[in-house]
Amino acid sequence: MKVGFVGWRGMVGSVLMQRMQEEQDFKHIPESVFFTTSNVGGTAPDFGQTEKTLQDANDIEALAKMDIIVTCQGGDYTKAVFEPLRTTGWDGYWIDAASSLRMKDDAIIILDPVNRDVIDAGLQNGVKNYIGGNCTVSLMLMALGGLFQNDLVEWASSMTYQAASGAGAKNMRELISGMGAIENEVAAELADPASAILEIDRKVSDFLRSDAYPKDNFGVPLAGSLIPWIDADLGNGQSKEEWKGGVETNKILGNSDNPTVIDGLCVRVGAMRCHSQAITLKLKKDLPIEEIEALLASANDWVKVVPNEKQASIEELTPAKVTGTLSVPVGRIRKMGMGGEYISAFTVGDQLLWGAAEPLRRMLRIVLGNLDQ
Ligand SMILES: NC(=O)C1=CN([C@@H]2O[C@H](COP(=O)(O)OP(=O)(O)OC[C@H]3O[C@@H](n4cnc5c(N)ncnc54)[C@H](OP(=O)(O)O)[C@@H]3O)[C@@H](O)[C@H]2O)C=CC1
Ligand SMILES: N[C@@H](CC(=O)OP(=O)(O)O)C(=O)O
Repeated sequence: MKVGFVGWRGMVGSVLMQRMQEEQDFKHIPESVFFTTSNVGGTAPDFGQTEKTLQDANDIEALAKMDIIVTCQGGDYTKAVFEPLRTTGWDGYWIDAASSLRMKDDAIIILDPVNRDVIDAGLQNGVKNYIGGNCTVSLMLMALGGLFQNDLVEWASSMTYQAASGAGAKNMRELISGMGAIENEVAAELADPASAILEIDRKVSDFLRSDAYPKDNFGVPLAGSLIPWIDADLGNGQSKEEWKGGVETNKILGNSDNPTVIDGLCVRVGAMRCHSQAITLKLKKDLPIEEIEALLASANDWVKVVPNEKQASIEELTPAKVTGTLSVPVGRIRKMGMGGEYISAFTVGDQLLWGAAEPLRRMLRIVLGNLDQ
């Protein structure tokens, strides 16, 4: 059994490797092979495997020797390699972080704590393509699985606060550069407690609008501002990120024939790697809040219901608290003024863990047949 890894040194790939080491996944892999698009023949990372040299990620013959390929290399790579590889008759498992294949009929979107039944049915039916979901979608379902999996949601609207990491490593750097540059601009005034706040604000505002603000990657300021559009413009007023919210959620849940309406606005904010979402749900029943909380809390091992109180919310329901962890807190749960079936919720999750690497890691273990983590 050979498992090929492509994209292992990128941001998502590095988080995947880190998690695989923590969970000792490499012990369950008879033979790992590492691929590269930029350093063929270079030294592979050492996870105890026999093949120590990096293989060519664009060499279809080399890829075809794998039983399983796990890729975090990105959508362009998938588009370039997947079809030629399948055309050779390659029948291995393809586990991918990129969005390119998600909505294909012969692919399953993987989030096993939520759709293990869909995954198991796929495995039984010979499906070979298993694709990680959009980070915002996966994180919403990890948080609200208890309602979605029990078919209690009539519709949902998610307003997101998405981190810089979703746009890539360079964008994370740019966010910090923006923060530093703003501070730098008014450092003298900040050091003087007697300086006028409106003068500080004016200088910061002028800087945000100036060419000196670092914005090569986002194109507009993020630190000190926000960006109310993520991913492509679909031309109908909706962003592609917003479209994914509906179609991917329903596909993950196996509901594509009878979809639940899920829509909202996706917004980039100055968080590093945690996406947050404020969600309005219309439930099919007017359930007591305690029952809703109990359903949410029991849905999986990572969701954590935070009491709808000020101190618990500001301490537990933030990117600062959640970053780097697998915990998916959900709170601010209350009945809204519109009526008993209308519920609010707020959730936060690390978009590189449950939003990207963790579903892939777990799918690999499922395919290897020994998931116990
Ligand atoms: N970022 C995110 O939040 C999410 C991303 N994804 C998917 O995962 C894909 C990969 O994303 P991401 O990990 O952010 O991409 P990265 O840009 O971090 O990595 C992609 C590849 O770039 C190459 N690379 C070039 N320079 C460097 C460098 N200095 N350090 C590390 N790698 C480098 C590596 O390939 P090589 O070793 O061959 O040179 C690497 O595998 C995305 O395209 C997307 O499809 C999915 C969910 C969330
Ligand atoms: N678009 C997401 C990140 C991402 O990679 O999404 P997808 O895997 O659906 O392309 C964000 O910017 O936060």
